[in-house]
Amino acid sequence: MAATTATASLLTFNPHSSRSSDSNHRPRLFLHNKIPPRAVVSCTATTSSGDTPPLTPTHAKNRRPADENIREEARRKQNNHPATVGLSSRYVPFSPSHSVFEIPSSNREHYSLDEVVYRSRSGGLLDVEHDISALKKYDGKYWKALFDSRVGHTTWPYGSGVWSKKEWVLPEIDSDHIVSLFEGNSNLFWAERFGKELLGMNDLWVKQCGISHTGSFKDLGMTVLVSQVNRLIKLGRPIVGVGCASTGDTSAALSAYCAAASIPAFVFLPADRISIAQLVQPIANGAYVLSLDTDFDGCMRLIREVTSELPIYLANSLNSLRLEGQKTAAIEILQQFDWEVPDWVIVPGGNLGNIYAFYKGFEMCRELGLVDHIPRLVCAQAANANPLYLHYKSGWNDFNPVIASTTYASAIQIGDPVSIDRAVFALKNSNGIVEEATEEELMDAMAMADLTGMFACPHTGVALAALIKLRETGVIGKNDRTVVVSTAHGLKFAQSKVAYHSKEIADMPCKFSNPPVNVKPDFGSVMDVLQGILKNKSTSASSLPTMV
Ligand SMILES: Cc1ncc(COP(=O)(O)O)c(C=O)c1O
Ligand SMILES: N[C@@H](CCOP(=O)(O)O)C(=O)O
Repeated sequence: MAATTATASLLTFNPHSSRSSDSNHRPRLFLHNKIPPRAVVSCTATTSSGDTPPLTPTHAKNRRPADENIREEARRKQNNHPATVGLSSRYVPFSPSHSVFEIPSSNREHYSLDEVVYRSRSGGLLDVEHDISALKKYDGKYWKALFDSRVGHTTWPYGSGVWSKKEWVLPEIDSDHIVSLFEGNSNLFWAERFGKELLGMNDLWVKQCGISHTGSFKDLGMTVLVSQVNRLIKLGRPIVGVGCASTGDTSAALSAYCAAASIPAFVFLPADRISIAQLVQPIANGAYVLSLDTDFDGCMRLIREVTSELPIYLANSLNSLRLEGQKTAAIEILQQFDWEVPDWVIVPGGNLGNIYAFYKGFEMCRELGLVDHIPRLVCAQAANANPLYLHYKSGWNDFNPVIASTTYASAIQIGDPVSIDRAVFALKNSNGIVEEATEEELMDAMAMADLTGMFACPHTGVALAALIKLRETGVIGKNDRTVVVSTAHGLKFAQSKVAYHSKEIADMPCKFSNPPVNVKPDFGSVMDVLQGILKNKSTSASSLPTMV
C-alpha cells in the first residue's frame, strides 16, 4: 500500500507543457491476429486487397510449461510470431465536425498516447483516433471471426472482454504492460417478465455491465487507462500515481486496478454523497481517499487542478483512453446478438463519457463492415441532475450546467458533465433521444425490475424508467429489440433499496415495497401469516402492473 509522496522536483511537473506531437518513435506493432482452428475452418475473411490475412491459432494446443505463467506465455509467443501490421492510434482533438474515423493526416494536431495530455491546444476534448485505413485491410468477417474466437478463453490478455478487441483499443501496447482483471464479457440478460408483463415487449434485454470486478462498467475503461499508465511508468515517465474525482464507481475501479499493478491511487470523493459500499472499496484497495465537503463537480474541478500541478495521472473520462475500453461493451452487445443490430440502446448518463463510448463502439463496427447500421441511442438522466435533458429539450440550443440535487441515482448526480460535447455528437449521429426520470419513477422502475429477478441499481432504474416512458408514448415499439444498459451492481446501492422497502422516503408511496413481516416464532403465528398470504394471492409481492 505504500505510495511515494510527490517530491519537490516532481512538483514542477506540468503535463500541459510544450511537447512533441511526433509519434514516429512508437515501437512496431506485434499483432496477435491469430484465430483458433475452429474459426479458421469457418472463416472466409479476406483483406480488402483480396489477400488471405496471416491467421494462425491464438490458443496453442499444447499446455504451457508448468513453470510459465500466462503473461510469460504471451510474451514467448509474441516474440516467436512477430506478425506485424501497421495498426496505430493517437490523440486528436475531438471535433463534432469531423468523422471519428478520418483517415489520419499528419497535418492535424495530434499526440502520441505516450504523452500526458488531456486537452487539445484550444482547451477542447481529445479523442483516440485509430488508423482506420490500416484496420480496413481486414474485412468485417475477419474481425468478427477474430473477436468470436477469443470469447471464453484465458489466453493473456484476450480472456478479457476489452482486450479481446485489443487491435481496436490500444493496438500498440505490449501485452506485458496490460493490467487486466479479465473484465468485460458481461452477460446480456433477456428481461422476459419485465418486458412481457409490464411493457408487452418480447425482445427486451439488459446488458449487465455492473456484474463486473468492482461492480460497475468503469472496469472496462480502467483496465485501458491503468495499462497505459503502467506502460508510461515502465518507460520511465515521472508519474507518482493516478487520481480521479468520483461519485463512487470510478474510484472503486481505479483503486482496484492500481492495487493490482502496485500503482498509488488518489481518489477525491464528495463527502456523504456516495454509498457505504462504494466508499469502502478504495479504502480496502489501499487508495489514498480524500473525502471533500463539496459535490462531484467540485471534486472534478480540484482533481483537474491537482493533476496539472503534480505528476498524478488523471483517470476521469475527460481522459479519452477510458472510453476506448468502455466502447467494447457496444461491440460485445453486437457480438452477443450474432452481429445483429438492436433497435435501441438505453444508457444512464452522468459525466456523459459512456454514451459517447457506446456510440463509438457501434460506429466502429459499422465503419469496419461488421454491421451495416447502428442502433438508436437513448441517454437517460435523473430529473434531479438533468443538464443534458434540458439541453436536448432546448433543441440543442443552449447548454447550461446545473447544480445537481440529491438523487438516489447518486453516481449520476453531476451538473456539469465533462463530456457534454461528446454526448451531443453521439446522440445527434444516432438519431438519439434524451429522457429523464423523477426519483419516484426511477425507484419504482428499480423495484419492479427486482420483482422480476434482477437486483438493479438506481441508475439502471433511471434507464428502465426512460424505457417505460418511451413505451407509453409509443416511441419504442413492442417488437423493437431494446437493450437497457445496467451500469452498476445493485448490491452497491442496498441502502436505497432498504429505504424504499421500509417506506422511509418522504413523499414517495414506494408502491412496490415488500417489507418483511415480523412474526412470533410459534407454529400458530406462522400459519396465520402464511394463510393470510395464500388467501390473497393477487396481492402477492411479485405481481407487476401493466404499464402499456
Ligand atoms: C453506475 C453509473 N451509471 C451511470 C453512470 C454515468 O456514466 P457517464 O458518467 O459516463 O455518463 C455512472 C458514472 O457517471 C455510474 O457510476
Ligand atoms: N459515476 C462516475 C462519475 C465520474 O465519471 P468518469 O467516467 O468521468 O470517471 C463515478 O463513479 O465516479
